Amino acid sequence: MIAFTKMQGAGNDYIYIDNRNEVVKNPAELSPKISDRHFGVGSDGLVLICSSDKADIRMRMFNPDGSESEMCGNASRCVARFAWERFFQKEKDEFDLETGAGIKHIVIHHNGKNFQSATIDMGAPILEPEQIPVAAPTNRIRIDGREFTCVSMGNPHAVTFVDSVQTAPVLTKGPAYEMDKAFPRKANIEFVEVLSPTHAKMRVWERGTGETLACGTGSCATLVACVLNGKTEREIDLELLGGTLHIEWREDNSHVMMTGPAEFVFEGTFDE
Ligand SMILES: N[C@H](CCC[C@H](N)C(=O)O)C(=O)O
Repeated sequence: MIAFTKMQGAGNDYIYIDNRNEVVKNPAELSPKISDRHFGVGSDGLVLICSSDKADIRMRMFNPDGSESEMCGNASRCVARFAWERFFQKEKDEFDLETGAGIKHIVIHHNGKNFQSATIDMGAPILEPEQIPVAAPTNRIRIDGREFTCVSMGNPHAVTFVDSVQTAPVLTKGPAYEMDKAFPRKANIEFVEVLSPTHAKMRVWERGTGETLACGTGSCATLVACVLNGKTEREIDLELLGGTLHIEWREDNSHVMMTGPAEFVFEGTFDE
């Protein structure tokens, strides 16, 4: 039996396991089983909270297809809250998180007792095609006549602008775009509707997962694509199906700052 905590950030739900004692031996095998919404607990994937020799804590994130992602924005806020409450007893509200995309600095906003939100310094976006990676001369590509701006936030994203997220072909085209030959490591696909220079809506088709209610790294990639295409200012509220994230692309150091919620849902044990 494995003890787990279910958490969600803007409706992007993962199963969190305290893996400091390496209770999970094969996460690529466990993720599809535990994430299954009928035969398992049900989630958008599995997140292991591990000890780190480079930062205060480390996280690893697995999609429901068993693949590991370099980074996950919504999970980083949930891991931040988990650590703030359970490892640091609410006494340390700034710390560093090691991820597959480097070390991220976290700030917890609270009133001394209650968690309010977390801000993660997501670092600078990667725009060089071979590093995203995208098999093209620039990070602007066309698939099927549709334009995409490709951005890596540690993991690969392709952002496309639509008139309405409601009618965007997330479910019908998302799977083919994710697997397109332009993306050697596949990609997360964001469909974005700009409402004003400081407000947009986004729906996401996630690599290895399908449509989710929110994607933190995808939200950061979305703001970068908005700015590069002259669609918004450098700070926006981004409305997702499961909530709103506040994203800022700083001018001084080019880092993207993501602020949003992180909630506990329930605890349990899973029979492997
Ligand atoms: N939902 C996550 C991203 C998961 C990305 C994963 N689907 C990938 O393969 O890169 C987020 O909040 O950033």
